[in-house]
Amino acid sequence: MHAEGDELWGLRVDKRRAEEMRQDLIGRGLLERGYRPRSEGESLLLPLTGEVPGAERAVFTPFPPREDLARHELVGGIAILQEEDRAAAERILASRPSLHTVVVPTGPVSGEFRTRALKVLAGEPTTRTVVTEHGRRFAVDLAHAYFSARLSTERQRVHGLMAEGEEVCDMFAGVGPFAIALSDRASFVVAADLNPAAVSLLCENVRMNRCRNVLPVLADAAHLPGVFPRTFDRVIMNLPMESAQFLPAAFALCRPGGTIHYYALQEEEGAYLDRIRAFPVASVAERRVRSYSPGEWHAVYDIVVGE
Ligand SMILES: C[S@@+](CC[C@H](N)C(=O)[O-])C[C@H]1O[C@@H](n2cnc3c(N)ncnc32)[C@H](O)[C@@H]1O
Repeated sequence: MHAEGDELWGLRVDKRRAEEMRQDLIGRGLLERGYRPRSEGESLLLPLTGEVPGAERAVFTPFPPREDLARHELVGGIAILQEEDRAAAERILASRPSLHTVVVPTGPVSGEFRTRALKVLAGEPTTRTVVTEHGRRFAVDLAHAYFSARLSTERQRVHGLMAEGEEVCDMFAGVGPFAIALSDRASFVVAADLNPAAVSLLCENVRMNRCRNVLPVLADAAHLPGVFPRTFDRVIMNLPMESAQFLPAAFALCRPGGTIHYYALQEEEGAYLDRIRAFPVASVAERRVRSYSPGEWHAVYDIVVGE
C-alpha cells in the first residue's frame, strides 16, 4: 500500500486506442475497475486484475465509492446527469480520466430528429464525443443528432442473423451505428436519415471505420422506394415512436423472403401486429429489446416478407 494508492499490474496503451483497449480488457475480465487509469503523456496505464504479457507494475488510485456519485449515463467521454448539479458534475468528471464533459438535458428527446437540448455543467464546452462499440468508433453530437448506446446488443443480434453478402437498407440511420455494425457482413448498406447533422456525422463515421460499402443518403424514408427502385434483403426501421406510417415504404424496399426489423415503443404485447399484417407477411416474431419507462418497452418485430 502506498500513500496515493495501491501497486497493481497495468497495461500501457496509446490514448487514441484507450477506450477500445478498455472495452477489450473488460470483455476478457482483465480490467481492475475499482482503480483510476493513469494518464502519462500520450499513453494511459490501465489497471489490471493480474499480469498479462507487456504489463508493468504501477501505483493506481482507487475510484471514490460509486454511491458518492450522482446517477448518470455515459456516452463516450460525456456523462449525462439527470439534474443540474454542478458540484455533482465536477465529482463525476474527476472520477474517470476518459470523461471530458458532463451535461444535463434541458428538455425531452423531441422533434423529427429525436434530439434534445443539453447544457454543459463541467469540463469541455462540447456535446461531441467518440463512442466505441464492439470495436467500431462513432463520432456523435448529443445535441444535434440522435444516438443511444442502449441498442448495442440489439445491433449485434441483427448482425448475427445476417448471411454474408446481404443488401441492407437502414431507413432511419442516425449517425450510422446499425449501418456500420452490419456493413462487414453486407455487400452494401444504404443508410438514410432526414437530419443533415446526422448524415454529416454518418459520413465521418463511415470514413473513420473505413467502410467501403455504406452509402449515406440525406432523404425522407418515405421517399426511399422512389430514390432506390429496387429491393433489399434486410430493412432496418428504428424510429420507435412513429414508424408505422413508414411500413408501406419498408415493404416496398424489402424483397419477398427478406426481413424487416421494425422497432416500436409499446405498452402491450403485439400492439403493432394488426398494422404489420395488413402487408404481405410470411412470418413475424416479436421480442422485447429493453424497458423504456414503467409499463412501456422497446420492442422489435422481425418480419419476413411474403409474396
Ligand atoms: C431513433 S433515431 C435512430 C437512429 C439510429 N438508427 C440509431 O440507432 O442510433 C431515428 C432517426 O430517424 C431520423 N428520421 C426521423 N424522421 C425521418 C424520416 N422521415 N426519414 C428519414 N429519417 C428520419 C431522425 O433524424 C433520427 O436520426
